Amino acid sequence: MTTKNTLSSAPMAPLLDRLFSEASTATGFDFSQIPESDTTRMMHSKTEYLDLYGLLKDMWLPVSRDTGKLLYMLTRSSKATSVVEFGTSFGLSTLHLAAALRDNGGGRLITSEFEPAKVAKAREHLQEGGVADLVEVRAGDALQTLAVNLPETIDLLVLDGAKALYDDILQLLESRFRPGTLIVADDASYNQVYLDHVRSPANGYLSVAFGDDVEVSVRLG
Ligand SMILES: C[S@@+](CC[C@H](N)C(=O)[O-])C[C@H]1O[C@@H](n2cnc3c(N)ncnc32)[C@H](O)[C@@H]1O
Repeated sequence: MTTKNTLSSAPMAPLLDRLFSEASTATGFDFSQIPESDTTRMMHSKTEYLDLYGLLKDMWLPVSRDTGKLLYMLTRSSKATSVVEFGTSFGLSTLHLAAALRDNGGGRLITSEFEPAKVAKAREHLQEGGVADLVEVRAGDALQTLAVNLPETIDLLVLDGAKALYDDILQLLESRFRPGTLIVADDASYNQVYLDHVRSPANGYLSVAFGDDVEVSVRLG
């Protein structure tokens, strides 16, 4: 039997090794230059996220290697063909999702990023990974770019952009969820409103935290 595993084969596997290594040595804004209270405030603010991510524009901020594998596994096991992502950066999570779509037999991934240099790099990496045909990288603020031209149904949503907007992005997309839609939110602990929403069965979700950085939720009905 031939097993399709785009993630573990060339060109994807060596590309991911190289990119995770580059990400770990990338330098960017030194947060010790500003008081910790400013960083905390910006992480929780619904208006200062442009300033925060402007400071972080050279940082890759990728999901962990394990979270990347989890994204691949969830996309495969749910046989997702319609995936949306908030927060592309240099495209590391996107590459995992697209690899899974390829192995699912195809599909469509819409991902969103407002830093133009990151959009260009992510597109380059998707090309290099041989999955660019499956991915639409939408340039601009996700509050606008994910408000239009979306598929009827979303099988899987990844939240990894400005933490303070997780509840807004969820609200924007919620009507397109079906029973079984998965939502994976990285570092969701910065947004208690989001966590309260997905952890309340009355809102139609079952949700659980994995490790200290990932919240996985499923739409029940
Ligand atoms: C944590 S990084 C994403 C990392 C990426 N998922 C990966 O694994 O490589 C968050 C990214 O979201 C982008 N971002 C934050 N808020 C955004 C918004 N409102 N619209 C579009 N992009 C946003 C930032 O510029 C940043 O590159």
